[in-house]
Parts: sequence; C-alpha cells; structure tokens
Amino acid sequence: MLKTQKKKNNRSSKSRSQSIVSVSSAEICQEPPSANNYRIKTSKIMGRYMVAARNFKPGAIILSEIPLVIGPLSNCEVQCLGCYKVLYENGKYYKCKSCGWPLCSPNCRGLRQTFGHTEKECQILTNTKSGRLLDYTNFPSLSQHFNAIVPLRCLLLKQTDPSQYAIIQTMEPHDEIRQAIPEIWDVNQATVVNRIRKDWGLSTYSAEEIHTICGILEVNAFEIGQGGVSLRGLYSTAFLMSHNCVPNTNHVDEDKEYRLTVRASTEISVGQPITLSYAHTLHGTMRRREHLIDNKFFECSCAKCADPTELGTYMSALRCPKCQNGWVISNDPLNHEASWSCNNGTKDPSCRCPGYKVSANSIRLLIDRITKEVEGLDSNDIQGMESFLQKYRNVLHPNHYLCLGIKLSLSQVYGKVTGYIINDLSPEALNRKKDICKEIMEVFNVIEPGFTRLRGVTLYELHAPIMMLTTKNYEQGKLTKTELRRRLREVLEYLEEAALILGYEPESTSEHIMGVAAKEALERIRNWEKLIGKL
Ligand SMILES: C[S@@+](CC[C@H](N)C(=O)[O-])C[C@H]1O[C@@H](n2cnc3c(N)ncnc32)[C@H](O)[C@@H]1O
Repeated sequence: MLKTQKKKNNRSSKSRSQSIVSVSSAEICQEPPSANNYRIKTSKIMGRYMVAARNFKPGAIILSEIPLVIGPLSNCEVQCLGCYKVLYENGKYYKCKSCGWPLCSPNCRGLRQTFGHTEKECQILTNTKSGRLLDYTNFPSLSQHFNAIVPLRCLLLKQTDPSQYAIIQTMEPHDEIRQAIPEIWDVNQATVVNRIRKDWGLSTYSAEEIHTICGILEVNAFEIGQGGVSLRGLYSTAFLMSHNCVPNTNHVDEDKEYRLTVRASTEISVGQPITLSYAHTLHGTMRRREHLIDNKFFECSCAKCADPTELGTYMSALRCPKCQNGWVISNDPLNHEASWSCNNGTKDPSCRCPGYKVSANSIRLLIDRITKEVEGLDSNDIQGMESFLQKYRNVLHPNHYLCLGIKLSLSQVYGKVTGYIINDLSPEALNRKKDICKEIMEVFNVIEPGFTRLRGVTLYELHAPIMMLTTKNYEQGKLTKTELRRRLREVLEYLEEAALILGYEPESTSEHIMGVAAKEALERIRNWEKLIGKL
C-alpha cells in the first residue's frame, strides 16, 4: 500500500533557508493539472516511472484524479459498506435489506454510489448469499469478510468497465515473489481467494487472477480516508510515481469522490523523476528498507539509503559506547547484514575511538527492544516522553528516528495537554517547545523538504512559544523595539509558510484548521505593526 503519510522522520547539513522556498513564487501555483505535466519512462530496475515534462514550483498540482476503485483496507474493522464509517456492536448499525451486509443507516450517503455500495455489488452479494455467512452474534468476526470486498470490486470492473479493468491489469502484482512468501500467499488464499470462489461460489474468477488482483492492491493501492476512516484505492496514474525516501511530492485525498491530488513539494525540473515515499520518512534506513522489501518487494538504493549518515541527519546512529565521542553507523547500509562501527577517526589520540564494531543483528535486537518501549509510551504524557529522551541520551543520537518521533509528539503536546496549556507554560517549558521544534525542523528540512505537511505543522507549532515569550518579555520591558521587531519578523516568516502549506490540506482535516489558525495569527501580528510600525 502506498502510504498517505498524514500525521501522518543527525544533524542537518542544510541550512533552513536552503530548503525553504519563496512563498510568493508558490502562491501563484494554482493552475489546473494537465497530462502534459509528466511523461512515463521505463527502467530495468524500477519498471515504469513518472518524470516531469515541465518545471514545477513547490505547491504546483502535478495530477489530480478520482479512483478506479476504493474500499476497506485488509484486516480492517467492521465498517459501513457505503461510507466506510467504523461500526460498533453496541452502536448503531443496519443490515442492507437486500444483501445483509452492514451499513451505517438505511440512507447512507454511499448507497448506490460509484465509490460506495453499488447496486451491482449488492446484487452479487445477494445472489451469492454472502450475507448469511455474516454472524452478527459474533460482531468482531464480521471483519474477516471485508478482505475480499476490494478484490471483488476490481473483478466486477471486468464486466462493468473493461477499460478501467484493463488499466488495473497493467499494474505490477509481483506474483512470482509473493508466491514464495507463505505469510502473504496463503493468507490471501484463505481470506480472499477461497472467500470469493468457495464461500461466495464465484468460481468464474480463477485463483490466479484473484491472487494477481491481491498483489496489484498490495503494491499499488494508496491508503486514503478522512476523519478516522481508512481505505485503500487504486488510481489510474498516481501509482506510476516511483519511490524515493526523500520524495519531491505530497498528496491529499478529499472526502468528495475520494479525489487524490499530487503536488510538487520542492522545485522539480523537467526530466526529473516525480517521486513519493512508499515508506515512512520518519523511520531509519534499516526499517524503511525492510518495509519496502516486505511490502513493495524491491531494494531501495536512493541517496538517503546509500548514505550511512542518512544525508547528514544521523537518524539511525547510536552513541559509541567505547569512546562516547563518535557515532555508530552502518558500514554499508545497502547490505542488511553489514556490520556497524564507530565513525570517530579524529587525529587527536586523546579523543580517538580505539575501535568499536557491532553486528547488524545486535543493532536490530537493540532497536527492537527500544522500539517496544517507545510503543508503550503515551503520546500525551510529556514527562514520560522526556524521561525516555533522558534515559537514552547516551545511547541514541539526538536525531535518532526513535527520538525524532518522540520529539515530534512533544512539539505538538507542549501547550495542549492538561497541566501544559500554552498560556500556563513557564518560560523554561516555552523554550523547550521552541528548541524541540527547531531541532526537528533541521531534520525535516532534509528528509521532507519543501511544502510538506510535517514542516507546515511544525512551523505552526514553532511560532507559538516564540510569540508567547516575545509578548511576555515585551510586557515586562525586557525587549528593545529592535529585538521585538526581529522576533516578530521571525514568527511572521514561520506563520506565512505554515498557512501556505496547510492551506493545501482538505477542509475537514485538523491540518487545514491549523492553517486557518495560522492565518488568524498572522492577522494578530499585523496588529502589532500598528504599535511599532511596519515589520
Ligand atoms: C506502485 S508500482 C510503480 C509502478 C511500476 N514501476 C510499474 O511499472 O507498474 C511500485 C513498484 O515499482 C518499482 N519501484 C518503484 N520505485 C522503485 C525504486 N525506487 N527502486 C526500485 N524499484 C522501484 C517496484 O517494483 C515497486 O514494487
């Protein structure tokens, strides 16, 4: 599944200004997408991939399209077959009076809609008597029946829209590789192939073609959805974007028609590949590459994966236990089994590392153990997260991806949770929020440069403590007008970029609401100009 990173990853070698693009140049990027925006090329390693047919400014729309097919994710919760709202045993739900599958209401907005529960689907599910297999007395057991819904919807296109089915058939299923992996093939056989062919009696579809559809969905579908609803969808063009761990696009999907819009996040020059990240950009190389091999069936060898320092971010590095000065990094990150060693080769013998080497497996075991600890943390528990950072300060690089994830949470909860509401924060806590935001921005400028959700949200979080500290200091007469002006200009810069980036988010999302708040905060800063003159 091509992940929509919403809430969706060392020290940065780039300065802030290098990665921030001119706001005024981006504001004009509203022209509608056109098929002349990209060309499709082919390589032996990547297969087909998309390249820019013209230059793009950050924020420019590259493509925008409605899906070929959408529906529930694999292993999803019980949900409405029309609008995909999650349903609960003790909550309100309704059984479709024809096929017996669960719906949120008899008037669900997705009933008889192209991307909901269509008449054709209802008819097939009714004819196959699939509803009789749904045991409502064991409500959670209903969920296992949903795995076969999207594959069925793809297969139905064969009759209802052969041209769309033909597009799906051109997509890469990686059948040969997947067939050799029992955890994938056997599970699909049991939960999709047998369900469609045996339980529902639709044996006109061969096992091979159903397995191929499963592969196409695993490799090419986008994870989409708003407001707690998670779905997967196939799109006719967007799947052709190749993967890069530092992508040059971002995308949003809208409630209405499940439209996917892909925008340039950085400048893209004609001829450059148009890329997205199939892995989580906030994960370290070992974890990203394992995800890509296990789920997308290829070995990534992008610049970030090939560089032991991950482009100078050190987001997988560990502090050397021998010299305490150097960083332990992989000797060959493109080789899963390569050893790791300390990079401290300083000429000064008093600080030089006597040498430290450790196997990839030991690193994996250590990181797995610490990951479990991170997973046990409550992302609203400021003290718990701060204690974690303190505990591992001599083990993990401050930019290690496990620390980065915690710092991202901290950047957002300082100022929001009980006991830490922004107006009540001490100057120390405000400075802590500011420092964390600045630290993670340095990394985001490298790994998710340009107009990305991650940068937009963090810029917004960064403005708040600076504004609070500035106001307090000014009221206490601790700031000269020149210093006040300098700080307000800094805040203005952050807010302008945050408002611009977050303005691209769909209206129903919390990120969009944050973008609106950024615009309102900008207005308030403009009021300061009345007091102190133009900034
Ligand atoms: C969503 S498809 C992209 C379209 C595909 N190349 C095609 O021709 O249909 C994903 C697949 O493309 C290939 N791919 C994409 N990005 C790649 C990359 N950076 N390196 C190697 N293979 C890549 C892999 O085979 C991957 O499983």
